[in-house]
Amino acid sequence: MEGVDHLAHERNKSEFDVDAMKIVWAGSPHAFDVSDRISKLVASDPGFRKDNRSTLSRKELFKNTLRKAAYAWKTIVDLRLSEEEAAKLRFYVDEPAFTDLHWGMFIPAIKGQGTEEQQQKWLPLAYKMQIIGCYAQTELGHGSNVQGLETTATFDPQTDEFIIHSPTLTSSKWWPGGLGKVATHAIAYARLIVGGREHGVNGFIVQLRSLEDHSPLLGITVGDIGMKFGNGAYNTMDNGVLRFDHVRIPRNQMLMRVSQVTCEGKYKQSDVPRQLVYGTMVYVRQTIVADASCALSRAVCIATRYSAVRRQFGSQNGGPETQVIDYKTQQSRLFPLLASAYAFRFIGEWLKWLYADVTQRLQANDFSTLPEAHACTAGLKSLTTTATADGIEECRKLCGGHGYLCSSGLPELFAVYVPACTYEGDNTVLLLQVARFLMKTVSQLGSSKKPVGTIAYMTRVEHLMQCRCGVQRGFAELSVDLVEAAVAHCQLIVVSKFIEKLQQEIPGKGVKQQLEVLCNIYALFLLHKHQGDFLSTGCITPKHAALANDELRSLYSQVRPNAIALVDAFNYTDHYLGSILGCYDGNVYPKLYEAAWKDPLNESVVPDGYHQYIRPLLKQEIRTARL
Ligand SMILES: CCCCCCCCCCC/C=C/C(=O)SCCNC(=O)CCNC(=O)[C@H](O)C(C)(C)COP(=O)(O)OP(=O)(O)OC[C@H]1O[C@@H](n2cnc3c(N)ncnc32)[C@H](O)[C@@H]1OP(=O)(O)O
Ligand SMILES: Cc1cc2nc3c(=O)[nH]c(=O)nc-3n(C[C@H](O)[C@H](O)[C@H](O)COP(=O)(O)OP(=O)(O)OC[C@H]3O[C@@H](n4cnc5c(N)ncnc54)[C@H](O)[C@@H]3O)c2cc1C
Repeated sequence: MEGVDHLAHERNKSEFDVDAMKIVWAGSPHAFDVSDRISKLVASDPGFRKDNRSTLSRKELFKNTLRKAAYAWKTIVDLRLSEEEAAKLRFYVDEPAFTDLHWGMFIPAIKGQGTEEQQQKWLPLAYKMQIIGCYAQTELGHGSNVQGLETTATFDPQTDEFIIHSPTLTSSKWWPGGLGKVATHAIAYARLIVGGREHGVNGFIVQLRSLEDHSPLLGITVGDIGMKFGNGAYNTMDNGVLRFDHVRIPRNQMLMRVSQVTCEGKYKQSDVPRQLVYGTMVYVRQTIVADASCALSRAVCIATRYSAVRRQFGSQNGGPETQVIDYKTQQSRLFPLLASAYAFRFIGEWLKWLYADVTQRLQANDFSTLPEAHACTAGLKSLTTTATADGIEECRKLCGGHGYLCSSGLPELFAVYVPACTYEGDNTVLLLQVARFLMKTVSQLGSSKKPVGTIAYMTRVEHLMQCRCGVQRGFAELSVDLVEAAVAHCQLIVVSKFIEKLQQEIPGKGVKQQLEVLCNIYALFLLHKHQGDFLSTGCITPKHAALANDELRSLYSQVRPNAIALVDAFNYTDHYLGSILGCYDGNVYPKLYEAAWKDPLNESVVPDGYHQYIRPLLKQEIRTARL
């Protein structure tokens, strides 16, 4: 029945202060207030409805996204929302759109790689959305290998301009979000050529479309790259293709914080690492880690609530069947994902601090922690997105057949989320960067340069370097093992930061105790999953492995009465969850049944096509002798 909380009995079992946990999850009382207020604003405004997406064609879907983006901007302006509130509103609108790249990459690129003068010119236009930008780095032929990009930017000292050109088909820009139909400007990454000499890949601000009629400018060929995975999903985004035919831009539109070209045609490299050109990618990778905790927590919320509602088998003397959340196998699949959602939340908080710290150091020309920041953002982006994509799929399976319905919210969440394992750096390529960082650290052991921060533990492997054991084979030959070592390194960081979080003051009855249980589940689940490595390296004995397994089962029993409260703490509205299986009141079956009849296919009891195809089939005269 509507209005009845079918999960009240579960909520009454909670052993901790859920409101206090909501503050922990949000990060602070202020963050909770903003999040709570904006999520309810979006949920209550019919202009942001999203339950009709699966019935729209690509063009209708895209136009609807443009409408929503414009409506969101009008809401932001009319309500005079702060930057923080505006970001939260775009988050709860929950639809990939060109605005993600405008705010999430185009603006950060200008802030991170532009000079003060360039920031003063371009940022006010971007903040007022008088220009709409995208981040055009990837090409048809190259994405991972940035140094392999083919687009050229040739300096013409006669006119004090750069000539941006796509020399080959494979140099066509391909994938940039917002590029296909909306962006008026791009940060285009191209090989800088000055006086016939190449100076690596740099960023250039290029106008793509007229600000009068939105038509592509001379020399610009631009369009959408076509349908992507899933039906709705990421097809709300116009990932684009772009070719330059000798497009001329003023010299001052090369982002010049890292490298400069003077009007005389002199190339100058600032005394900053060339890799600062990659700074935007580092920034987005750390936001992607925070996004992972959001996506995984959404899936876990749906699967946990539905696991408490769903009953299957186990009826005694005509009594109710067993809640599937009480099966140990369901708990062993679900609760490690619940623990991971919290673990990723806290590692995301730490990574945001690390990124802010390295940014502050860079402003003081202190580059000492840049390698660690690169390794951490790359590795943790890889680890959390892989675990989250796999976790969303596991949550779908935890919901049985109904998990496969669009109305469960899980297929769409999976389809929108999985490219996170690829964009902003293919996850394997990024782990190889971590492996390179670890090997460089090992090679420096024994020198005066002592490992600190997240690699401080590596002093303990120093003896390996001294005995020079093992055959020195190439990095490439050992890359599979090195990638595994990189994952282990990142997992150690996640566990360490979860433990550090627990050493902080955490208010609220029973809140810290619940987080300790989740931290132990996260760590012991890893130990159980990789016990082969721990046993073969002598880190643990078989007895330890058995104890860990026993403790895991005990920890699952401790989580069980608190599971619904732990997902309530995410404070997601039913609108944001977009899931009948995950609705707050647990009133699943009536909602599933009602939703079915809203499908366009049920607009008529006799399907369109019956008379053309089915009736002739049924009424066929000729039947085979066997029938
Ligand atoms: C409202 C906010 C909403 C935000 C929402 C955003 C939503 C996102 C939606 C999705 C958008 C997607 C966008 C994209 O995908 S943009 C394109 C992303 N592309 C990539 O990530 C490319 C990956 N490839 C690379 O990064 C580089 O090619 C790679 C690092 C793999 C190799 O680079 P390179 O060949 O130049 O370098 P080397 O490997 O030779 O290393 C040389 C040294 O440089 C160090 N290094 C490398 N990268 C960095 C870095 N980023 N920062 C610092 N240092 C770096 C590397 O460690 C080497 O150092 P050593 O010589 O000391 O070993
Ligand atoms: C939804 C989506 C949105 C995107 N948005 C943008 C955007 O806004 N702007 C933008 O510029 N780009 C964007 N991209 C492009 C994205 O950044 C690239 O696709 C990504 O960096 C991966 O590069 P790639 O496609 O070249 O993969 P590849 O490198 O071709 O990967 C193919 C395979 O090769 C392997 N591989 C590659 N190199 C190595 C190596 N050295 N050693 C071992 N294995 C290797 C990879 O692990 C992978 O298994 C987007 C992509 C997607 C899917």
